[in-house]
Amino acid sequence: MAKAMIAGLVNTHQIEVLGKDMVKLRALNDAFGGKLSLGLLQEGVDVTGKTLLLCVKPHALGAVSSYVQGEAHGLISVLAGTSLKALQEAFTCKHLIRAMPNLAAAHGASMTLLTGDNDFRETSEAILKSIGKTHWLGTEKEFDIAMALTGSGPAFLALVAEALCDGVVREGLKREDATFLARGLFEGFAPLLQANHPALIKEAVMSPGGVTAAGLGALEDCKARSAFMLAIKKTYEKTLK
Ligand SMILES: NC(=O)C1=CN([C@@H]2O[C@H](COP(=O)(O)OP(=O)(O)OC[C@H]3O[C@@H](n4cnc5c(N)ncnc54)[C@H](OP(=O)(O)O)[C@@H]3O)[C@@H](O)[C@H]2O)C=CC1
Ligand SMILES: O=C(O)[C@@H]1CCC=N1
Repeated sequence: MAKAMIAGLVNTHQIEVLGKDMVKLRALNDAFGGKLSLGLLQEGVDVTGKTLLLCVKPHALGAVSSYVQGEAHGLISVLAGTSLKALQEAFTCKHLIRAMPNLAAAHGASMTLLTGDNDFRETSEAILKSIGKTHWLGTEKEFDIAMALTGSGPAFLALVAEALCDGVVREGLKREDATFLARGLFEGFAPLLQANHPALIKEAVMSPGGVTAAGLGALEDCKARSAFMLAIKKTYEKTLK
């Protein structure tokens, strides 16, 4: 996630990357043409007045915060399931934001959620727009719910793509044809979804007594809709744990 953010920001911002391994940091800097400043995350790192993008796994929050000192200007955290309260306890900063990008950030096409300090909304939106679209949510509850859709969504859609491919392979299509076709399907579906409500897309394809109706009937028999709703519920509940 850090790499995606750097890629989006490196040509417009001064970026200092703090990490625990100088060899990895140098390799990262090489990948970005030497445009980064590097620093070791060690005791006494002064972050006074800086805007921090926190991109470690949630369990590393305590370790990272124990190294830094001073009052940061802003902190933008991408840590899943880590509340504003927990961040506030860990860091001293003027403005605090939670952000939830997704894997498409690597292609500048993230759908990123934001919540937190309204006074830092514009700045944080501008930063996160470097990796795609942003959407501000007024409460942390909405943010945690929405995360199941956009943060975990790529994994859910990958399962759909893979399952559809498995289906046609089972009927006799070659795997490479299936994969090529699924990629084209998702590419074409993106603009369709931008222009139409999903229910209308389904209705437009579902001819009376037709082949798609037979397939959709099977999905309903297998409770596919209910399975997705349960997946969202379980993802959200896990976020709160
Ligand atoms: N993957 C996803 O789709 C999404 C992830 N997120 C969130 O992004 C965050 C990062 O995830 P992701 O980028 O996938 O994880 P990665 O494991 O790819 O990256 C984590 C980075 O944190 C570094 N790190 C770990 N521990 C420490 C430490 N104690 N001090 C300094 N640096 C440390 C790691 O360094 P090293 O390699 O040297 O160990 C690594 O560079 C998570 O909190 C996750 O919830 C948010 C949205 C989507
Ligand atoms: O599952 C996770 O923990 C991370 C957060 C959102 C996407 N992946």
